[in-house]
Amino acid sequence: MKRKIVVALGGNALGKTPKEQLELVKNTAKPIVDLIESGNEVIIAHGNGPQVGMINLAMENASKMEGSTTPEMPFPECGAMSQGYIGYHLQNAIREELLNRGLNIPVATVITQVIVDKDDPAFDNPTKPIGAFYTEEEAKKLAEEKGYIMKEDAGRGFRRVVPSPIPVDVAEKEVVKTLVDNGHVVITVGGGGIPVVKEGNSLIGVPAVIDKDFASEKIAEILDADYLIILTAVEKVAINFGKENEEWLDKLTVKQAEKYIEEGHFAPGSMLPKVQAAIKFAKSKEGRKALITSLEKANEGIEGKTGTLIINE
Ligand SMILES: Nc1ncnc2c1ncn2[C@@H]1O[C@H](COP(=O)(O)OP(=O)(O)O)[C@@H](O)[C@H]1O
Ligand SMILES: NC(=O)OP(=O)(O)O
Repeated sequence: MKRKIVVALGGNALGKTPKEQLELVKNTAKPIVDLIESGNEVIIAHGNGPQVGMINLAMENASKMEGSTTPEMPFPECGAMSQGYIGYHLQNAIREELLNRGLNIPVATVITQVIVDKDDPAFDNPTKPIGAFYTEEEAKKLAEEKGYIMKEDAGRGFRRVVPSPIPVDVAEKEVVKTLVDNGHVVITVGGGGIPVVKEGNSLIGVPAVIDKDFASEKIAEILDADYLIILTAVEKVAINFGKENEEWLDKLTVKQAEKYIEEGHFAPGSMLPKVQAAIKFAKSKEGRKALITSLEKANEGIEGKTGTLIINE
């Protein structure tokens, strides 16, 4: 059965350095091409937290070196750079994997802007972790030296946080639709999209990082997708995650998922946005389904053999 699937790729699909990313995307391309080979229309979105943080820090450090001629790079431009850098590696890996299987399907990355509300309260409360992980001591030093806001990230260390507004619309949605309708494989809303606000006919970049799970949900609704698949490092969603009574879930109804959110089962900044995006998509139209699973299990997941399926029943 031909399905339209938006696939959201997590950090484990990309790695932390250009060399690592170039290697990792070869593996990432395989399950994506499996889905295409099975006859599905696939649209790809991905995160950029580590990458946008790395680019921004590097540009800032370079601009502050004595005698530097490197300009300061505004944050939205760093987001655009991260889309290009990740899209470049991903589209080549997918293209090559398709060709290796005798499939001559065009692949393209669309530099995508996502419209946000300039009055979104998220601008006053930075929550989105970006860049590398630091110890508490290193984090304090960075906060003092650079004025960064540093927060603990789901038990994994300290990271810089930036505002993360909710996606309202996708500026390039007609371009993406046209490419998808013509059978092209499209990489879009990379890093949640470059956040922009509308001012008359202008789109103005704002310093923020949109959550890619929410941006993927938005483009999935816009494209009238059947499935939103969020690929991360775990095969299933758990309740009591990491505890003795941990329980991995095959299926979640929207009602159950909302109850588990209230009970605090999903860590903010990691599993919580995925479950929230899955709920929103499942609720958006009858028959729409969301699946959270690991990269390696994507194809088995879509066949109903694994992963956590989120449905509205
Ligand atoms: N309830 C939960 N069930 C499963 N994983 C959870 C849960 N709460 C937190 N996690 C953690 O969240 C991680 C996914 O979040 P994250 O690494 O931020 O995602 P991404 O793949 O988008 O980079 C999982 O690998 C797991 O370690
Ligand atoms: N933009 C975004 O959500 O990135 P990560 O998935 O890397 O956090």
